[in-house]
Amino acid sequence: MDTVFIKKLCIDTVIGVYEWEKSIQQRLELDLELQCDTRQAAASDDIRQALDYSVIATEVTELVQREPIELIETVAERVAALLLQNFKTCRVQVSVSKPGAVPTAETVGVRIVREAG
Ligand SMILES: Nc1nc2c(c(=O)[nH]1)N=C([C@H](O)[C@@H](O)CO)CN2
Repeated sequence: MDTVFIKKLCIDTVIGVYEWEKSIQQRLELDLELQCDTRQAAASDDIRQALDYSVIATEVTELVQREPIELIETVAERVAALLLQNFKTCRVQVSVSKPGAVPTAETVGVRIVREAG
């Protein structure tokens, strides 16, 4: 199976468990992988047959910024649900990193895999 992916989609948003996090914006970095069959898009050379990564990036950013969220697990789950609902894919992998959350680590995060049905 083929994959359309987006690496390090940067989203500034209100994210975090603690009170001090609820009045500031922090950066999340998302890696997205959508399993799909790219052959129709390639054969037709037609964006309408493809999973448009520009549209995906916009929809995911809007979803994450819509309201404050506490856990990055919640971000990952909501993004996976959106991708499965709105795009022609049967399996997605969503990684959400929160760089700077642990000063002694380069980054921290979660990675989930979800399938349709
Ligand atoms: N598994 C998780 N652990 C933690 C999260 C989280 O979203 N998932 N969040 C925090 C705080 O918001 C932290 O990022 C503040 O620096 C702590 N642990």
